[in-house]
Amino acid sequence: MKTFDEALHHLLTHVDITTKTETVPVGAALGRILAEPVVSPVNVPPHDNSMMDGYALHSFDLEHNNILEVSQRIPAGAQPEPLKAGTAARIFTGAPIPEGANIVIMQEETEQLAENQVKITAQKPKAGQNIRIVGEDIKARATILKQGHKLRAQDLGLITSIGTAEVKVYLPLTIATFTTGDELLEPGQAPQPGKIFNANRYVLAGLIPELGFKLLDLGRVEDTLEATVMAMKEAAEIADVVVTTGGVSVGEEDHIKPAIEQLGSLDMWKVKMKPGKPLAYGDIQGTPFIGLPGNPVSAFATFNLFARPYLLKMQGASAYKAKPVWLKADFEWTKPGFRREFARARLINKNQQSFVEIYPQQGSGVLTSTVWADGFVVIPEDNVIRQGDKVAFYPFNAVNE
Ligand SMILES: Nc1nc2c(c(=O)[nH]1)N[C@H]1C(S)=C(S)[C@@H](COP(=O)(O)OP(=O)(O)OC[C@H]3O[C@@H](n4cnc5c(N)ncnc54)[C@H](O)[C@@H]3O)O[C@H]1N2
Ligand code: MOO
Repeated sequence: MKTFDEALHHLLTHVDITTKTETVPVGAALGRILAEPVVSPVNVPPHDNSMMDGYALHSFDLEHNNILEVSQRIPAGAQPEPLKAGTAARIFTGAPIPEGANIVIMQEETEQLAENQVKITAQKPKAGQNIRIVGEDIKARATILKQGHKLRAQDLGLITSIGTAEVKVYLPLTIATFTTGDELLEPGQAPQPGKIFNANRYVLAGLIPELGFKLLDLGRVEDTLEATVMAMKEAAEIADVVVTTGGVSVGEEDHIKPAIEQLGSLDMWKVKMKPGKPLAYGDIQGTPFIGLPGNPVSAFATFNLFARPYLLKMQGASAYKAKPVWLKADFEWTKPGFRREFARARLINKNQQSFVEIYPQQGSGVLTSTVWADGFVVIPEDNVIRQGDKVAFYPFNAVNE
């Protein structure tokens, strides 16, 4: 049996990062992964400018006199004249500092005596005060975002602040999915003896687009070798990766293994983790394949813990491993297990401290646990947990590292 770390390491060292890219307008790039760094052609801000509405002047002049002539008016967007010596310029937030000025006095520390005359009442004016310096945020030729960065709202703002209109990003991976099992009914069908509803199909149909990938859902495939081989072939032709649930165990109704062996190659493991023991990884005529177990909680957990980092890395993302948060346990785990346990858990706050609590039923068929929870807490192999022990919590929507 492979340990969790060995299995994850194996997957992550076998990823071929996509090379397919496209150029899109910044406004359409939210959630996309940069395929090249973004380098600034300009300084931001492009010129020294005022942080306040007030008066720009030279601090030297204040040493002699605190009543100054107002020699020009500089709104934001204007191009100022050099400042006439011994005078002040009326200036507004964001407007360029005129040549010859080295300080801005905010309006509240002045008194307008006449239309063109101002008295400075500021107590301790200091040269440089209230001025934003050219390039203070971004210097020309600086790399502002690295290749592999996933674009968030604030990133789009930063790219726009350098005047760049388009970015080169990776094309979203296409993931084909299907679920196996003759016992599966689609929602809306009448319940039948011995049958259950196909929950995994809709879990995958949510997880995949949520991460920014394109989903090709091939639905349910009947439990025969022929049907499984046909579905595999079709999936591999139309997609970058194939992800399935079910059929990875050892029974003779499990056709994933023989199907892949006919079409490509297969690594099939028992992973020392709970839920999610059986996991299949291989290729179908060169297209990567990940076979998740059929138990709904196991499928959800193995997608999050294995498929997600694998797919994010393949998509070109530099952050693909989930980052844990270390919190105190608000539960006891008294029976050590030999498999690493990923218990469905959620964060709670008590007296301004964060804790993790776990769902009382941790069975791999109890999908309610995944809805109640907002992450996994790790129970290391052969360990017990006492109330207040520090535990690693992986939020379902974890920030990656
Ligand atoms: N002899 C052994 N039997 C099993 C082992 C083992 O080591 N030796 N491992 C168990 C573990 S752990 C798991 S997990 C499952 C994985 O089995 P499969 O991937 O082959 O999955 P199935 O047998 O098809 O289904 C398992 C379970 O999940 C239900 N299921 C399947 N697909 C769906 C779906 N789309 N939506 C909702 N529920 C689904 C299915 O009805 C079964 O109850 O194997 C154990 N057995
Ligand atoms: O690994 Mo199974 O996922 O324990 O139910």
